[in-house]
Amino acid sequence: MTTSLADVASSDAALRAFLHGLPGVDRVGADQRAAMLGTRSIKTTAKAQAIDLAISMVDLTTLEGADTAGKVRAICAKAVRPGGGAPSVAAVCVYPDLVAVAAEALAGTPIKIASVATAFPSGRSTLDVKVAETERAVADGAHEIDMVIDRGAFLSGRYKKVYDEITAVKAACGDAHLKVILETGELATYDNVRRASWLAMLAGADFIKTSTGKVSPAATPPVTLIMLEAVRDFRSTTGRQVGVKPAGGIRTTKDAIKNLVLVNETAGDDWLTPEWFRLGASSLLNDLLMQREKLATGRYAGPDYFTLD
Ligand SMILES: O=C[C@H](O)COP(=O)(O)O
Repeated sequence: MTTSLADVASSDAALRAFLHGLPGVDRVGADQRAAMLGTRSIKTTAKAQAIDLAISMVDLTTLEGADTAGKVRAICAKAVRPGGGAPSVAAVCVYPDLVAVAAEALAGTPIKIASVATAFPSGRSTLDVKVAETERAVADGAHEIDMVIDRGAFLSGRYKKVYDEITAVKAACGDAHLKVILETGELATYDNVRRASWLAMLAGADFIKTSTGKVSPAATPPVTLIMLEAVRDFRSTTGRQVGVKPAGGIRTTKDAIKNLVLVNETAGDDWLTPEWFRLGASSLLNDLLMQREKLATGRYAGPDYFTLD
């Protein structure tokens, strides 16, 4: 059954009534369930498949003030051919001024270009600047925009402002997909993570993303679990599927596989594809490649064998 939620966004009061009417998150239960799922072991054959699936879901990210065109070209080359016959990654994720470099480097490949916009990572700018930054990144070749929400507005209950910013940036995206970063490390409670997930989805997010990678804690398993529950419940309420992107602090193959188990056990296998689940990470890919090599040959090739992330 699908339901229209159009009126929910008419005012702060209507949004507040809806978001605060969502069931509360049982904090202890969420922590325990995420920890329990994190201990699941998988067979060696399934592990090889899981590593390749995880590689295909990586948004290979560089978001440093010291980024250069050369570094972006290098990660684009690695995104297309990570090495050892591994599949290509889903996307590269860069600052807006480097989108054109990535677009040139990835022309003719299926790899998506994602760009952080809207005054990443703080989100502290005016809406017209955020919209202009989004439009420019899309014009330069971004297929996906990773925007941050206004956490100050969210935490002070100005939900309509957050909603309106998301809808304005979504409109500025045109055909590009919009990932909405909640920056869960600043949201204080799991209830707020659930509310922000619903708010972003109501406003038109194609994906909800945990974190910028600049705030700790970032993509913790319980937070990812709560967001996966939110997309599952949002689809059963509205009929629309929204993707999930944990990002920030995901560095090891173990972390990646824990995430895949969370997806499978929470949202289900409809989400177990790069179309609906991404892993935002700057340094995960090398570990996935090293573990892949180990499974195939019985030994580690060593980090020097792979180019640096
Ligand atoms: O969006 C992705 C994050 O910025 C990456 O964070 P990370 O450097 O901790 O992997």
